[in-house]
Amino acid sequence: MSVMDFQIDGLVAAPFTPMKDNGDLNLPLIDPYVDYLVAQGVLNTFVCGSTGEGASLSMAERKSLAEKWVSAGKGKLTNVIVHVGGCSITDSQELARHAESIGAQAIATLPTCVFRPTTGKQVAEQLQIIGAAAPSLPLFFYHLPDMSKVYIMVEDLLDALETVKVPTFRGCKYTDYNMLDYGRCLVHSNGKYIMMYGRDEQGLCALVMGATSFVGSTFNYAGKIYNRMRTAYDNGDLEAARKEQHMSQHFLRILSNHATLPTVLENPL
Ligand SMILES: CC(=O)N[C@@H]([C@@H](O)[C@H](O)[C@H](O)CO)[C@@H](O)CC(=O)C(=O)O
Repeated sequence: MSVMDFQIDGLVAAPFTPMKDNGDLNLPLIDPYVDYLVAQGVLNTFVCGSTGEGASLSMAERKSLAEKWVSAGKGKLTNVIVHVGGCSITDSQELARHAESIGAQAIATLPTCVFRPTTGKQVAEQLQIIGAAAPSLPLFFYHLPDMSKVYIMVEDLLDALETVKVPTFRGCKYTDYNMLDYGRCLVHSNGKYIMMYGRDEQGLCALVMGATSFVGSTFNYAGKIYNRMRTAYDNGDLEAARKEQHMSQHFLRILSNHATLPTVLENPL
């Protein structure tokens, strides 16, 4: 299958990383975790992202986690996307190679942190190097300016990709509130790229603009709400869709009154 054949539709959970009290990974919990997601109609995962605290894990832990999600998801999940980003491009290449070797369906990367790219072209150059390490895997750019502090317009990245060639580039995971840039990306890519939307509390806005896939932390336990929202929207029942989005906003508001992310997002589990 060519990279451009990769498709994804619907919800992608950004799973928490189960740990024991001493901080070791608790991998066996991932088996029931997969079933819990599937029961909510969530058939895709985005592993080692920000919710999964990938950036705080060692290389060995990230690899074990990716392996476990791929094996536990076999025959149950449609796609396991492995996030490989961090501070070191060399480490990202290694994680990309590893993801490819274990049979993950796709990879994604944040821009490097600490020493950050500042332009779309620089991000494209990083993607080129990381993507080349896993030539058979679709690659997504993880846009999370609140945490990465890389405040590019993703449309500038799409522009840059016309000259900086990244053959495996398949799209973005867009976790920001900037619907102008998000909308521009949809128009710019004209269906060529997949623009997974990542702010659960305004997924309906993205849906209206044309999003078809969504990555979120709250899909871990509230997948049914978002699936109902999507169905209502697809059926033309905007009022019902709005009701579901308002419900998700309501509980996020309650959660955010109590602690910081991702701790608070994990608590409902
Ligand atoms: C920073 C963060 O946690 N963003 C979440 C959202 O689901 C977010 O928690 C939610 O929209 C509440 O703000 C996802 O986009 C994160 C995600 O996909 C990931 O963990 O990689």
